[in-house]
Amino acid sequence: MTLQTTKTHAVHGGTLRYLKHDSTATGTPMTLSVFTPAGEGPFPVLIWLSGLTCTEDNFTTKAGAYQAAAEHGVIIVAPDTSPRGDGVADDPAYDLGQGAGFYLDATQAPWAPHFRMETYVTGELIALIDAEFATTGVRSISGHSMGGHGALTLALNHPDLFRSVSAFAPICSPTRCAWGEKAFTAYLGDDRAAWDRHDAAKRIAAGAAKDPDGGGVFDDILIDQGDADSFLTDQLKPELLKAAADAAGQKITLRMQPGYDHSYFFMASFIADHIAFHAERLKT
Ligand SMILES: N[C@@H](CCC(=O)N[C@@H](CS)C(=O)NCC(=O)O)C(=O)O
Repeated sequence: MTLQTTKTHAVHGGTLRYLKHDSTATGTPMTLSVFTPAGEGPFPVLIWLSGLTCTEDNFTTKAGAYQAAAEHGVIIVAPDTSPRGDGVADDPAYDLGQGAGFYLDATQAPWAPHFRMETYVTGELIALIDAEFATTGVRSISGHSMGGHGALTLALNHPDLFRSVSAFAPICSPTRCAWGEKAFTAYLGDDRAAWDRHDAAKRIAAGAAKDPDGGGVFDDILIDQGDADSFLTDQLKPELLKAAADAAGQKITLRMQPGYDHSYFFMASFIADHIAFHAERLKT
């Protein structure tokens, strides 16, 4: 599981590395980028999960995240969105298969052998980053669209691993939109009972955001959503997440951003707010 550096760039006084390694979770090579601020550290970590069709490169080159990460002293880790390769199952559509891992462990053929992104991110990736970089051992998670769904569901299902969670234009209830229904049918099968664990709105409705003492596991969840996003009404449905959170007593700051679409121009406009949100919680 040793990391191999394929490219290195200086950026905002820190270092950006593109890396690859042989993953035991997916049984394939996996690629990622890691930004480390200037200095010895140790630094807390923000994991970023990207959306449909993305590799680690989209966020790395388009989000403009590293000035704020350097200022706050935060490592940013951006993994690829799925296993890839000739021996890995795929589908010609952009919303299934390679580039569309949905951050879950598939149980169905032909996906189950390699599509194990929940185990990859929550187990192997975190262990690898803590072993190979000067981290404080605390981390937060954020992401966009399918990656926003990933950030929310991984945080809700593994609250001990993450200090805080935020998302841009997340797929808030994949069991109730076409992207999610298609992917979950393929990866998890027809039994919808197995789907709910991977639906952020349903997890919050079921009490996943509450700790055993009745308080919130997360003091707040920051969501930015552009109101000119072409996927807003049919796929993203933030109103379902907000309604579930309000009913469950989980604070969510849902910011509807006027005029913004689904692109990385939207992320670039608000990523500094998200890094500040996480940095405040990562340093306490
Ligand atoms: N290709 C799809 C949309 C895919 C898409 O918008 N992907 C988003 C995440 S859901 C993205 O980040 N794309 C890569 C990029 O903008 O760099 C379509 O045309 O409907």
